[in-house]
Parts: sequence; structure tokens; C-alpha cells
Amino acid sequence: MSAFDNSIQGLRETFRRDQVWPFLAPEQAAKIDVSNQMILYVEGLNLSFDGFKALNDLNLYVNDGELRCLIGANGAGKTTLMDVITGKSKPDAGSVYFGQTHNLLTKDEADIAQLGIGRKFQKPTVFEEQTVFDNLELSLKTDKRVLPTLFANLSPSEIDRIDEVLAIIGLKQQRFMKAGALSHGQKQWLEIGMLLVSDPRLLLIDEPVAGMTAQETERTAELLTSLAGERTVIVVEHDMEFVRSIARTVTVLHQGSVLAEGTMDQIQSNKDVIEVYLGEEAVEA
Ligand SMILES: Nc1ncnc2c1ncn2[C@@H]1O[C@H](COP(=O)(O)OP(=O)(O)OP(=O)(O)O)[C@@H](O)[C@H]1O
Repeated sequence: MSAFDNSIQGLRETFRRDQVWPFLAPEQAAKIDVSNQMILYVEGLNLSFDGFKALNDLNLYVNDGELRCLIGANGAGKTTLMDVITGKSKPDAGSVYFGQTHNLLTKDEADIAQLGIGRKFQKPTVFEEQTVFDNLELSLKTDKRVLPTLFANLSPSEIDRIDEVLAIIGLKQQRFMKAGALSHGQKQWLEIGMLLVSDPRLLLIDEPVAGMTAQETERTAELLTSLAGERTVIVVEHDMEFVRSIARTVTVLHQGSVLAEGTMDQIQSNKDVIEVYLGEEAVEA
């Protein structure tokens, strides 16, 4: 073969239509080793702010596919714990593993998100001027595991994924509506959908039903319950009725440590929990 033929062959090889450049190829979803049925291991976590122990030798284990509720009085350390899991804060001591092999304390926020941990803050932060569909599309395109082609058209599989998510969050009919026109509850569901497009393994959700109507709260309970199983969901919530409606296991934090863990019935009859958190409310219930 001549040098010319060689270079033509080389060019053909280079521009083959099925060629996928490594830097454009979607990154493989990270392998999370849950062979022990556990997805999150938090051990001996300590974090002090100016000598004040926000996390105090905290241990927490969450099973793969679980829907776990985290409760505790203001200042108990719930947000700080979420901050550590998602890489926003680094603890003074302790360890946090995602599956058996991923040490989250060695990773930054972007790496942790890419591993499949999604976080939803209390207030919805959707793009109000964009449609529901566009909000989901934008999330999909800022997911580093998907082709980084912000200006390219969506592929059929990406459109399918968005349709799937629209069905899960119950906003199929609102797909072309501006997000700003949605109700508060619908905005919260859209934001959950924005996490779901990148198919996370663990979702951390902060006070999802604050400010929702009774009907929206009920729908949110159904949504979160349906998300567990395939994914693991940790919900921080103060609304005890809501917690009772969704939780199988409840963890109570107090002064940066786990005070109690169990079913809602066990928690509501636990003397320590009644004393420091539930108070009169539980006794009356
Ligand atoms: N960056 C910080 N600097 C100083 N103190 C902090 C900081 N972050 C949290 N704290 C303190 O740590 C404690 C735990 O706070 P955290 O926000 O984790 O509690 P929480 O359980 O999430 O409470 P809430 O239900 O009110 O959100 C609080 O006393 C808080 O004031």
C-alpha cells in the first residue's frame, strides 16, 4: 500500500461515522459495590465550627434501595451531615464511603455528583423562564456523563429519558409550560426530576414538603416511595405526619450524633427522643 493509500485509510479510520472519541464518549456509570446490601457508610464523623461540635462521632449506615428519614431539632447536624456526604464540607475526622469502595472524603462536590449522588435543597431552584422540558434538558446536558454537547440536538434516547422522568414526576401535561407558572409542589417535583435525568443512585432531599398543600404532600409521599428501591433516598423532614407516611426506618439526630434509629413507632415511644425532640407532640399522638 502506498503512503497516499495509507493516509487515506488513516483519514477514513479517523472520520468513521461510528467513531466515538474517548473525550466525547459518555463516562460509564460508576460501579458502586453494594454486595453487602449497604450503600452508605458514615463512621466516626466529627466536625467542629469554632469549637462547637456540629457532628459528634456520628455513625450512619444506609441500605441500598432504602428510603430513610432523618429527623432532629434545629441545629442537630442534619444539614452538616448532608454537606459532608456531598463534599461541600470536609470533616475533622471520620470516614464516608459510597458502596464499599468509594471514599467520598477524597472527592470534591463535582466528583461526588458524578458518582451518582444527587442533592435537592429545600427551596426549588428551577429556571423559571424555561419550560419544564427545557429545565430537564438543561440538567441532562450539564451531566458530565452525557455527551458534553450543550448546543446539539437531543438524541432519541435522551428524549426518551426526559419523557420517562416527566412521567415519574407527574408533569407530562406541563412539559411545555414555563417552570415559573408551576405550583410550589410542581416546582419541587420538577427539581427532583432534574436530579433524576442523570439517574442517581442516592438522592438526598431536604424538607420536600415544606409549604406544600395536603394533596401535594400526599403526591410527594408517593413519588419518594416510588423512587426508592431502584435508588436510595434520604429525606430530611420536620413534618412528622409525612415522615410516618413514607418512612420504614427513621434516624434521629441530636447534637451531632445519632440519638435513636428504628420504625416510626419505636421512635415515637423512645423516651430520649420524646424528651429532646418530639416532646408533648409525641405524647399527644
Ligand atoms: N459554617 C458554619 N459555621 C458555624 N457554625 C455552623 C456552620 N454550619 C453549621 N453550624 C452550626 O452547626 C450546628 C448544626 O447545624 P445544621 O445546619 O447541620 O443543623 P440542622 O439539623 O440541619 O438544623 P435545621 O433543621 O435548622 O436545618 C448548628 O448549631 C449550626 O449553627
